[in-house]
Amino acid sequence: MFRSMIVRSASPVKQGLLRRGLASESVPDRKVVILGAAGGIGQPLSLLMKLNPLVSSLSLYDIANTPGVAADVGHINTRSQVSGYMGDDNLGKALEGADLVIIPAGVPRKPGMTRDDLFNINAGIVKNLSIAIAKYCPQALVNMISNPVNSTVPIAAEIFKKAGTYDEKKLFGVTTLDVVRAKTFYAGKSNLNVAEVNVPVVGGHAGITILPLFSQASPQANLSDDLIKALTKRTQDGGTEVVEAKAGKGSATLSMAYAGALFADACLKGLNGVPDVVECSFVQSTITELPFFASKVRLGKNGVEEVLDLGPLSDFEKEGLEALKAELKASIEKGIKFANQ
Ligand SMILES: NC(=O)C1=CN([C@@H]2O[C@H](COP(=O)(O)OP(=O)(O)OC[C@H]3O[C@@H](n4cnc5c(N)ncnc54)[C@H](O)[C@@H]3O)[C@@H](O)[C@H]2O)C=CC1
Ligand SMILES: O=C([O-])CC(=O)C(=O)O
Repeated sequence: MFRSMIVRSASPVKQGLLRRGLASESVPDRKVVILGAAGGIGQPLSLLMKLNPLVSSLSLYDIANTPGVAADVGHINTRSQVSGYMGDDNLGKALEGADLVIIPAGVPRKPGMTRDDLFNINAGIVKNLSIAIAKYCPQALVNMISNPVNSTVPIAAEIFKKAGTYDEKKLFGVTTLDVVRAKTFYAGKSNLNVAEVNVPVVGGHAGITILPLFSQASPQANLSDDLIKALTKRTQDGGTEVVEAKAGKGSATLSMAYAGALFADACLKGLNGVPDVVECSFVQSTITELPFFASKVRLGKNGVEEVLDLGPLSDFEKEGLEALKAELKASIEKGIKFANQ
């Protein structure tokens, strides 16, 4: 009775979806777009987003191979309707009506490269995709995965400013993989259940700009200073560890897809009004003198609801914070300069 009343009050399209169990009256419809959906991250991320019941429409875009990925993922019997788009001419259709756009489009590192070595190719890709986002879905939250994140986020911000669509609450650099790694490595050394471990990671997303705050880890395992130093270094070099293990076949894809799906889910929960959703992310910030900084962020109906303070740091973390600022500042400025030239 209750369900049939709900079905009659919905739009005709939604009525059909409700009858087929593909929509829910209590969970809002949300369109998620993945740009770079056929890549090493894009494919497992598409799978994970297809499994997320908060997504009603999953739009997959790439410059190549999207039809196969969309057909494959589209056969999974979960809520979202899947569409695949390929090539520049279809980018607008892919983006229209988006609530959340996730960007893993771009080239990955090979051994011996830094993330900044990707700048020359990925800056242009991110710039063009940002121009399209400003045009077709200026209200959407944007989750930037493409490296170097320390520069690609400022590039997107500048492009949105030029288009008059910039809302600092809606642009996020995805640093969740640093948090995922810090939790895994910390739990591994402390005999804790990894599912219960929390470790904030602040700063940026490259080398020493990645600063895990093990002094704020919960539960506290009271590890030695030497072990904390080693865990910090391993977290900072986590991406390089995977690049070297893959020996020329790219960088982290599976763990990144997992991390990207976690962060996207947190953004969707925030949009849907779930209270107290807090994740670390690289966002416009005033908690240091740098214009962008990764820290804990409270997510809400408009994106960033609050950028949380760093909290108390150990002396080792204070040193790490001072040491990262010059590199992070230079990467931010490089992105801003590129977008405005
Ligand atoms: N934020 C983070 O923590 C992490 C970031 N990354 C970064 O993510 C990016 C992607 O990595 P992978 O998926 O391994 O690379 P990949 O090369 O396997 O896939 C990239 C995909 O992007 C597509 N693409 C290229 N130009 C495009 C455009 N203009 N529009 C749409 N799609 C386009 C390609 O066709 C390809 O399918 C890299 O920049 C990598 O460094 C990787 C791991 C972690
Ligand atoms: O290391 C890379 O190039 C990819 C990346 O950002 C990560 O795995 O954290």
